[in-house]
Amino acid sequence: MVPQLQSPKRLEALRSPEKENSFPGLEFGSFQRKCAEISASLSQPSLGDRVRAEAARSGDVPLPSTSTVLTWSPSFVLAERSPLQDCTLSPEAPKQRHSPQRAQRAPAPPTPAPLVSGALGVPRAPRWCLPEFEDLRRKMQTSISALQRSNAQQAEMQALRRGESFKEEAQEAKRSKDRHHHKWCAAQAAERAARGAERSALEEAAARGLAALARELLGCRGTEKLRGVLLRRGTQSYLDADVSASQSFEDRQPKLHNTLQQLSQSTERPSLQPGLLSDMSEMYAWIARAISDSRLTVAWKDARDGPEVHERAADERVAQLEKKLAQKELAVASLEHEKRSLRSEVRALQNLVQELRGSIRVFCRIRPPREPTAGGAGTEAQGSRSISLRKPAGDKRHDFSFDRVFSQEASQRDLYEEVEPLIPGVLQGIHVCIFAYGQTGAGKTYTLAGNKRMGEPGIQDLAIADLLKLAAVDGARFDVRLSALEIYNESIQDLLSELRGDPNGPQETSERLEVRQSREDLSASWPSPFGSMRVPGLKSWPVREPPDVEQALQRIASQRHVASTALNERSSRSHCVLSLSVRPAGGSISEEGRREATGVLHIVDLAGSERTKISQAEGMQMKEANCINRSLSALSDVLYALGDSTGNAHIPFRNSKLTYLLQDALGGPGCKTFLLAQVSPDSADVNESYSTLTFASRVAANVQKGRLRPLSRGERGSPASRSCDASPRLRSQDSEPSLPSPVLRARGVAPPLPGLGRKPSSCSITNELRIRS
Ligand SMILES: Nc1ncnc2c1ncn2[C@@H]1O[C@H](COP(=O)(O)OP(=O)(O)OP(=O)(O)O)[C@@H](O)[C@H]1O
Repeated sequence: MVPQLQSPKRLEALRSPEKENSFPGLEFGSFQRKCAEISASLSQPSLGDRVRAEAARSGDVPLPSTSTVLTWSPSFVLAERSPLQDCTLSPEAPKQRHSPQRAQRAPAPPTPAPLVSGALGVPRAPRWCLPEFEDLRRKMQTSISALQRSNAQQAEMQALRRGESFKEEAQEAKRSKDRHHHKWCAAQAAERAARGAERSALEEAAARGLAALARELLGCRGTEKLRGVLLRRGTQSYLDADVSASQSFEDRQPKLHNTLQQLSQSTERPSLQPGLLSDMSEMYAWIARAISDSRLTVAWKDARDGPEVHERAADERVAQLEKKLAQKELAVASLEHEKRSLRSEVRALQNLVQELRGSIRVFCRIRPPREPTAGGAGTEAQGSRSISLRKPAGDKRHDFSFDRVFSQEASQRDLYEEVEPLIPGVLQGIHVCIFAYGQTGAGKTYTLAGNKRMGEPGIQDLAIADLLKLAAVDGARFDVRLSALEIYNESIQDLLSELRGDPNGPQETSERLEVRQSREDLSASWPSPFGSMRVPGLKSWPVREPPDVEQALQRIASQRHVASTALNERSSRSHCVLSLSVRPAGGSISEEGRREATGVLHIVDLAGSERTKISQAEGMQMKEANCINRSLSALSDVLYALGDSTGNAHIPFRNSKLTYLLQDALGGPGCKTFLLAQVSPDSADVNESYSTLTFASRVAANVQKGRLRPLSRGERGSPASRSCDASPRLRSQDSEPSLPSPVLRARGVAPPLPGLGRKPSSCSITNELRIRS
């Protein structure tokens, strides 16, 4: 029920304290007390019996037991049809009447009626009544009436209060609605303003665009109309507007096209120039017609093909390509890194192989025969490692073993394959020395220098080409220089010096040079290729490309002393030492004042040993032959002394210019020596071949395999690290074995044990090189 709204005056009257206290009988506490009095009266047994007797007399249904009556009594007093009024019971009462004991044991109290119930009616007159109750009943009726009134007033007051709060809520809701309405209105206004501004901007842009268009088209036939429209609509300012002159009509057109399209879709009312915009589409259509009629020639462009779109697409493409490029560069860098590490690993393994092979290796090569062999005498290859020599009938066969034997069919490339693995080591500072030894005419020059006329390259051509290639592959971080000298009749001459005299006539001999043993001159632009030995005045040519080398080799060939003998048409009459030095670019000197590692490749073409009787040498040639034989003999003395088992032998380096100059290269620390014994298969040369093979096999068999040891910093940069009287081998015994490379360490290759080299085992790895006793 919706409470009736009361006037504030009425509400106030209801709230007043006098009104609340104007019903003294209505106090709930006193009402309860009255009920307690009735209960007390009923609890008297005599009274209960009287009630029952009275009820029986009047013919009413007998009342329940006294205890039940007592339990029920407070409710009965207030019930609408109380037994005190008409003795009717609640629905549960008859059941209890038939089993009074059960009711006594567990009386089920009826649902109590509300103490203050709106359903309380005026009590009817009872058919029977005890006189003691009459007064009480009257009082109670008065109380109930007062209570009912009070109840009604309280209900009214509650309704009034509720109505009041409803009213406040309604007012608050109204206020809130008003607030929201204001906000909503403001938002609507702002949106309208934004749309209007957008529209104005579009109109402004369209007007400017059209004005610019008109300005460009002025002078064209029929554009007066357009201009007229613009002027009529008050857009003179647009005609005079500062429209960028750099913007061509073709650039502006797509923008204008878009603007007009947006304007046509806009639902806002035109604001800027009323009437102008309605003409815009007409004007635009007019322009389009003018163009389609070829009255105007304008290259219309679709907005999608606009320059911005192209530019954006191009930017995106560039960004994509740049990203791809960066990824590729990253991949290349990692591959480069991998390549470098693999290359260094390969080098380390190659070094290991060479170390295990020994620091001096002896090969033998048989040149093709000059004439068909007769009687089985002469030399013959027996497999790849041995050679046999048969002297004329009656003498026994001699067999010799070498690291490798090349038969007369072997090619230059076959020979080079044995040298090739050591070439990369030159870039790491290793000294490689290749000697060609043998009798005159046995093919030494042919093996080393090749045959230019036949287009046959020699070992030196192949090695130098490979070295230059490797130096370039490593990022051109190496400087390469070439020097060449000859030792002719125990005097040293520079083979790269300027030719003197008439080029077509007899040449003057170049200046004679001397060998010096001294401290390394760190101020010199290029270190000596001979280590502690230096040849002041010796020229060195920088070489980068094969043509540079070709030019240098031509000069060397033209300067070298050759003569025709009975055994060789072009017999070399001198020892030729060609040296190729390689060092890191810039030639830096380390912090310790030492020069960075310089690798050297020496190619030594020795003059051929000859028996003057057979070569029929006379005069100058006789003198040359004697000098050649003496220096070769000095070379064998040095090699034998180096292999002395006691290690105390005097090494006669000073006995010839050749050994004195090459003492660092002759199996010194960090050196790798190849001795190439050239022999002839001819029976006529059998004695010379025998002596060559004997010498070479003595070196090969008696010289213990040594380990390749890179020069330490001290040895590399130190001045005259050994005297000519001290054995470099003895010195290296005391030195610490070099640490293996990280790759070898990773592969579990242990460094050689100190002193291991002193064991006479041929397979031991050692720093020593000595002749077995
Ligand atoms: N393996 C070979 N194949 C073809 N021809 C060869 C071979 N070896 C040498 N010859 C030829 O033999 C001749 C002599 O060779 P070469 O000049 O190289 O001998 P050499 O040992 O240098 O002599 P010398 O000590 O007198 O200078 C040359 O004509 C050369 O072409």
